[in-house]
Amino acid sequence: MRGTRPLGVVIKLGTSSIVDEKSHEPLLSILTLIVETAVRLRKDGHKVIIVSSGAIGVGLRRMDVEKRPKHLSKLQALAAIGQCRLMSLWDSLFNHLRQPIAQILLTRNDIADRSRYLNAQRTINELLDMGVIPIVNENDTLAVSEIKFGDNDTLSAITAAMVHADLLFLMTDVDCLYDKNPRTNPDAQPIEVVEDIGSLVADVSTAGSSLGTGGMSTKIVAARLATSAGVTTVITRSSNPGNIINIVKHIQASRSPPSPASKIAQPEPSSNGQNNTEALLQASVSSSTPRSNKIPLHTRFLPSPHPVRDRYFWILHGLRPHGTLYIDPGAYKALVGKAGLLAAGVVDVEGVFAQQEAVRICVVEKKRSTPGEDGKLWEGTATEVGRALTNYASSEIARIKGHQSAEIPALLGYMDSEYVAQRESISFFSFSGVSRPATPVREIVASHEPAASRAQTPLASPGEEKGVVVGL
Ligand SMILES: Nc1ncnc2c1ncn2[C@@H]1O[C@H](COP(=O)(O)OP(=O)(O)O)[C@@H](O)[C@H]1O
Ligand SMILES: N[C@@H](CCC(=O)OP(=O)(O)O)C(=O)O
Repeated sequence: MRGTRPLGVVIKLGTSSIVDEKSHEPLLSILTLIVETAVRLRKDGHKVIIVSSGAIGVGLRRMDVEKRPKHLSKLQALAAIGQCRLMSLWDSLFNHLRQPIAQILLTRNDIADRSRYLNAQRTINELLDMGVIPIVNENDTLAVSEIKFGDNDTLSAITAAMVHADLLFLMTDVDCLYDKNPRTNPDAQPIEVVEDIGSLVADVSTAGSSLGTGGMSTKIVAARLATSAGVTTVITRSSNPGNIINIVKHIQASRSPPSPASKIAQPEPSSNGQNNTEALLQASVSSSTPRSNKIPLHTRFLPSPHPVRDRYFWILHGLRPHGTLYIDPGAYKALVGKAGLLAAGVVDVEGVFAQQEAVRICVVEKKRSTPGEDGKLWEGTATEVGRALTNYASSEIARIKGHQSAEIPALLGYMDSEYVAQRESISFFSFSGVSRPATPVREIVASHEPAASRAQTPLASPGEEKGVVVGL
């Protein structure tokens, strides 16, 4: 690998790659090959993180439970039983090759708290610097639906973004993403390179294996998150992990000349909207370079040329929005031009939130001069363009919206800030310095929120609302 720089590589293994779908016995050959591949990558100088599902699957086998239960407490108990066996399996396999590993268990709450997010980032980077392979899973035993990632595809994308990885491998039981589910459609066509997820056409609506949580849809959500942070994302088959080495080499070969030091472990602050020259280079190479026979079938999602990283990524994907601010097109233009959000540009507010909680920012098509029959001050489509942390609570914004900042003291009796949100507390999903064509708000909300895309996953029987976890 002379002339190529080391890469940060995150490898995510779904339950379908860790235990047999029917017997729940561990797939030892796959796990061993993954171990060999990860150690080989380490020897080539790359930094490797594994995101491993399988705690529940291993727990099912340990307790001789045939079917995945539906109730939260049972699933959490099985995860607790399975997680330690899963780690002991990984540890014994890696130990044969003298490779130290570490366990990292995360919940969404850990990510939502800024200092805990930074601590997790620092710990993982420290482990990588020590030559350790961190093995990440969701802390299923503690996570209830409000604080769940819900699926490890999303968790792996957030982990990859957190450490500025170069590559995320979503290893699964099919070769790649197809235009429809290959399990049920023998004529499904592979999709090899995705330059723009926004224009991707593929049917991912059907569920996958009986143990996996999200099928392909959560992998698409994960690819969207990771590529937006500048991480090339690959979907490939886990039963031949040697593919990872070939794909890494292929991607490195497309990346000559070597670029500056590995992005992994960069401290903040970073930017929202910097150019990703590697992405531009890769895009031009990938569309003109056909996959050689040696390169196994896989789907490669190219990274955004304008990656959103660090605090800006965290505002977008680390926090759950508690409400929505509707702003007029003039205010959006000002925000793109780097101004903060003034109350004058806010036409409506929805939801109940406190200061410094995350909200959606939606741009309305047209502001009305007087409220319509629906009581709204706007008409037409509203487009979600980003998220923000606000300086005022929802009840305060409802009183000051549409007013000049100078009027705030009279309206509220105090003024904490002239801005509803500071510019550094606002992050856009895709920011290239110019406004982009509108997409209806419902579409965008659905594609940015993994929970919406899991609607088809058979997780709970009707009538079992209480005590049923979504996506565990
Ligand atoms: N368009 C598609 N292309 C490929 N696979 C698809 C597609 N739509 C649905 N799938 C299903 O997604 C499954 C992989 O998801 P899942 O079972 O959740 O895996 P994992 O446990 O690896 O996360 C495949 O086995 C396949 O049946
Ligand atoms: N955290 C859970 C797995 C959740 C999950 O996303 O599973 P999968 O869809 O198989 O990657 C476990 O360890 O069993």
